[in-house]
Amino acid sequence: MILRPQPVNYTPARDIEFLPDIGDPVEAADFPQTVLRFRNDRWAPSVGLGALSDAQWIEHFGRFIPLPDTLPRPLALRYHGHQFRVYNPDIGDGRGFLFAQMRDAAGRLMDLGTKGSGQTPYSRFGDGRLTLKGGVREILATEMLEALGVHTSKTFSLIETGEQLERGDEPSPTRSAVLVRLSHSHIRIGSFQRAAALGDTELLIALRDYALRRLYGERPDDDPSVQLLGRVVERTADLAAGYMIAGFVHGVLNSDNINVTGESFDYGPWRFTPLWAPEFTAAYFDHQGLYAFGRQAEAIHWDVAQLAISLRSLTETQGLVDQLERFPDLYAQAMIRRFCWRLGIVPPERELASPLIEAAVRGMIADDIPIDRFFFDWRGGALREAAAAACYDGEAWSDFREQLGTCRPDADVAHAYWAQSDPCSMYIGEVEAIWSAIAERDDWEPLNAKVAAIRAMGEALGDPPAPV
Ligand SMILES: Nc1ncnc2c1ncn2[C@@H]1O[C@H](COP(=O)(O)OP(=O)(O)OP(=O)(O)O)[C@@H](O)[C@H]1O
Repeated sequence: MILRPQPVNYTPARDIEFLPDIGDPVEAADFPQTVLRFRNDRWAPSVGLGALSDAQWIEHFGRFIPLPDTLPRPLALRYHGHQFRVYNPDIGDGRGFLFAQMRDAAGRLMDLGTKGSGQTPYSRFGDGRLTLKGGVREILATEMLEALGVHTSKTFSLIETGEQLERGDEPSPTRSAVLVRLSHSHIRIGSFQRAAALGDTELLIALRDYALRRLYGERPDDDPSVQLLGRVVERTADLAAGYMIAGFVHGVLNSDNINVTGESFDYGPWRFTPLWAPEFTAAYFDHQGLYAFGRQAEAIHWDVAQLAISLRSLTETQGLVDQLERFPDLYAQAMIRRFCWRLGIVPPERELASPLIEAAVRGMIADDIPIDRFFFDWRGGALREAAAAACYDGEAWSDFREQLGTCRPDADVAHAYWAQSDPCSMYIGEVEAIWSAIAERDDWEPLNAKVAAIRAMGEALGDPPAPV
């Protein structure tokens, strides 16, 4: 897993063509305008695209002129999926497509996929477009999650496209944009569900082997379906823990939004919860709280079970069940690893780590301490600001202090970020303020300043722990 961008020469690929029946060739919309709003110069060199001029960038990521030697035409990918636990066979890339594939420094296959690039055979009643606000929100979510050590797709490009869109959840008409994301594959659990629902064994096997060989870089063993499920269980358990320790609520953990590489993507109604509130829900339409903060591991595990069900025709059920049953324990391990990483301590033995986390959570809940504040104040395993001590004098905190006393620090707190008075956070009020500056004054400075502040926090935190 690559956690920091490393420059490479441009190495195009088109491995997706090995998958039969995976997508439909489509055309991008012809937009009335293309104004470059964001280019990810941190990640562009990692796929050999850092040297593009802005004009070339717009040709490729606003006009979709193919990149040399990669896919000759965009492909709208086919998939099904459970949405809020209801099976939907009518989805697929309805406002996006796979645009290009290339290799990164580790030789991994990387995809450039779009959002808001026009209608496709899967648009149903949709206009195939993305709002500019939706694009700005996706920049903020991906930058923040990356800095907090979550394995996420990167927002590669955002180009404003000059159309007026009507949306029920934004004051309309609202501005339009096309986004390009850099991601380690776009194969979703829903891609497997579609193959299984169609009874297409050839496609199912091709998908499984593509995922193992080209995404995980592994040779299929004597039970490749179990092998793949095991990898997905490992990566998604880490993903679920990553969301919790970041205080992130994805909002729409449908099975078509779970990448088989375990890389987080699709940032719609997401929010960061200020407090450790298990019932905190991001999507206004999630009336039952199915994807609430504290239910995300359960939701992702359920989605992975749908992958197991999709693979059932290829192997014995018991091997798949055995892999699924590993999820809770892997999740618990990942919670420890990630909690200690963000706190800046060496993970202690599990018997010590679990009560430490429980005490911290009890304390945060009892005293309404924001998650970001807690990690910021205790970075390195000791309270860094004497002034903050009063916030941490409840009963849970005495347990926490006692357990923490046995832990070893593992953090460099020399970075200027740690001298700030407040942590970098991403709560809804600030997200709306950043958008208002753009909507009301076309002022992009608050967005750019926030991205810089987030990246500084990422630098200060350093590399996150790798999954198992
Ligand atoms: N404006 C739209 N026009 C056409 N299809 C849409 C539109 N908005 C959503 N869809 C489709 O509805 C389904 C669910 O949407 P969802 O918001 O989960 O995906 P998305 O954000 O469009 O894409 P991705 O999952 O790649 O991030 C997908 O098939 C998506 O393509």
